Amino acid sequence: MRAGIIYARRVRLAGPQQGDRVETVYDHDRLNALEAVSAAQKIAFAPILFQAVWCLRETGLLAALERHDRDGASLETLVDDSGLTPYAVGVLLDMGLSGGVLFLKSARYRLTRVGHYLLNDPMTRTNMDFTQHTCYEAMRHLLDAIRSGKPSGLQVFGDWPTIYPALGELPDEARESWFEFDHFYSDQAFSEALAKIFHYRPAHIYDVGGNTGKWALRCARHDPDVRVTLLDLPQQLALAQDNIEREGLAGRIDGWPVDILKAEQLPGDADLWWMSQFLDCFSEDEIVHILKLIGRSMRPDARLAIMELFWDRQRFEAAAFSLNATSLYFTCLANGNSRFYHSKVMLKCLRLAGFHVEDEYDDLGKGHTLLICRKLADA
Ligand SMILES: C[S@@+](CC[C@H](N)C(=O)[O-])C[C@H]1O[C@@H](n2cnc3c(N)ncnc32)[C@H](O)[C@@H]1O
Repeated sequence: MRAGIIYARRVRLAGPQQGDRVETVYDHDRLNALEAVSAAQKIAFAPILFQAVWCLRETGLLAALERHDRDGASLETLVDDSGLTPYAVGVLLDMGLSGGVLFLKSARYRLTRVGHYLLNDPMTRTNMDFTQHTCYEAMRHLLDAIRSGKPSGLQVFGDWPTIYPALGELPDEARESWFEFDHFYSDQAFSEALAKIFHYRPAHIYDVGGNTGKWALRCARHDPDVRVTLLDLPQQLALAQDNIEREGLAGRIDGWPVDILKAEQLPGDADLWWMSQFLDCFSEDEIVHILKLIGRSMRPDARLAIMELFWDRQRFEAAAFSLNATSLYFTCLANGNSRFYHSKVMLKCLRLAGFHVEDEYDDLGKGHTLLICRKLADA
């Protein structure tokens, strides 16, 4: 198990304090005054920079710059390549320079490494698409969401209490970006989690919050004998059903429609309960409530497997940054009261609900943690 530190580095202490201490990027003020005032301007204009980079990507200017990577491209070349006016190309390129996306040498523009990632890195593209299509307009309502505890930003799409029953009905780009974002992170972790989960030889898995059935399908393909039951809202199960039938696995994967916050009892046949990126959809009190409900329903010998993203368990600062930003999507759009938690919060909820952690794995996929839990005998 790793201590919960982000991007830690060991600092050698000189003088009378001999030895090492561990420093993380979040435990001190990192910038001098000039760096700080510069960073503050990046924040003050962040939405404008974001939209400018979006335009650089969508107009094909980033791609054109990549094509001309060897010698760089002049303004005229980029005007010709993009079909935009010199004015339009000029304002975007200037913002690209100030945003560190491009550099200009001998009147020729080239992509910086940041520009290359913005254009080609699947994770960056997925995050940008999600920010633009799902979150951007809604985030204007964050202050209201923070004050009210309600997902005030969701009103830009319609009138729902939370985003979950609305997922199938969001506008195309918002819906596709949401699923792409969700699956991008969980898919990679699924591959590594599969071996760990099947080490326990489950015969029947409950996939709580099973969404489109991706994990259930992976399990059913992995083990020809395993059965999987999806527990999710009825609207989600309808989406999952199509995928399961298309794969011809309806004989071993079924669904149990439930609003887990309203249920008083859950089915109790599974020997393994699986929850991936599920508990982050709920507040701390709701998590304890859900865990107690599962504890009451599950067989005493069953295991509970929780796969989550914890911001304190990340190896890279960019990952912690992304998770803390995504928490505000939960605040403003998803339900107003949930988030990606610090791992100690989840461990506290598990203790309060009468579970202990039997095994723990960090760094699955892009930074998921898998907790294998058992019910305490006296719970
Ligand atoms: C973020 S998705 C997780 C998807 C999937 N497990 C994964 O790892 O990619 C959360 C899932 O929880 C479901 N969900 C949210 N609130 C729920 C509730 N009150 N009862 C049952 N399911 C719920 C949603 O419908 C959605 O499928």
